[in-house]
Amino acid sequence: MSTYTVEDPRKVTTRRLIEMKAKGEKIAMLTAYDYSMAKLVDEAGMDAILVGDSAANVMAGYPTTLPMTLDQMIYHAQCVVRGVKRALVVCDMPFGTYQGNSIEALNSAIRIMKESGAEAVKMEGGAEIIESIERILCAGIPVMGHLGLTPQSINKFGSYNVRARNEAEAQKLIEDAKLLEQVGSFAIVLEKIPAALATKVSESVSIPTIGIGAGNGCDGQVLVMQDMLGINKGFSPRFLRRYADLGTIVEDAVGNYIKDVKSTDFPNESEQY
Ligand SMILES: Nc1nc(=O)c2c([nH]1)NC[C@@H]1CN(c3ccc(C(=O)N[C@@H](CCC(=O)O)C(=O)O)cc3)CN21
Ligand SMILES: CC(C)C(=O)C(=O)O
Ligand SMILES: [Mg+2]
Repeated sequence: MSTYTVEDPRKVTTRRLIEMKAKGEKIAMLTAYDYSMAKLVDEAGMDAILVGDSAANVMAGYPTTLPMTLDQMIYHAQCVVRGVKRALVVCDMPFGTYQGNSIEALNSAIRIMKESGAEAVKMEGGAEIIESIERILCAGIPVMGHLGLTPQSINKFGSYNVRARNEAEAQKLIEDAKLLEQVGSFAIVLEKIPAALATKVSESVSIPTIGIGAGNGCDGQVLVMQDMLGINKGFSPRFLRRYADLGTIVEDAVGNYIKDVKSTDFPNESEQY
């Protein structure tokens, strides 16, 4: 699988995403975890693909993102990278691989870059993890921040409710966003915060904000693929728009296959040797 080089104008780079914000061009991002789907998403013209630790939920069936390991994230990122020619591939750093200290964080980020071919990493948090972010950036690894609802901290907060509804938290979030910009992050995911706050953050920094449940004032949007395709049926938060009902399509197709096997309709003359 060949990839466009960074010199190729078709290739989406972290620099290109920053230019898109400057030009007022919205950024489309979607998660992917495997080769086949990543290839389809890339060919559809996606700007950036996130190998999310939401793989824990939609691929592995865990209730939270916490169990995901570095090896598992690297495996998913490898699969995605093989299917992608044009989009920027960003890989989530999983819980426990960067919060301890900045050396551990750097080693985790280097493993992701070296072993998977992803082009950037994403980390949840602001001031608390800024030393780790700076150390990773020093190694030449682009970092995407992630503020607001940070699912790796679900046990601290106890719910997936909207974050930064009060003034103190909103102020801290704006300061974190400015800090992420100042140290050299190339973008920031804003998850489940009031739209007015996300707009204010987006206007306060020159790097793009990518929203999920953060309203229309963000510089781009990200969704989990299985959610927007209707594969992950139980999950329907307010911010989700469903673009297809693949869950029903799969159930119908699989049901028809079962029926045809049982009735001996499949395979027919033209489907055998
Ligand atoms: N499938 C999936 N989609 C996501 O968007 C996603 C993940 N997994 N895993 C990691 C994080 C967690 N995220 C979340 C998790 C919960 C809500 C949320 O609004 N939960 C509602 C219930 C919604 C429902 O189940 O219909 C809540 O009130 O807790 C939002 C984003 C976003 N990310
Ligand atoms: C929801 C997005 C931003 C994410 O972090 C993930 O898919 O893991
Ligand atoms: Mg994530």
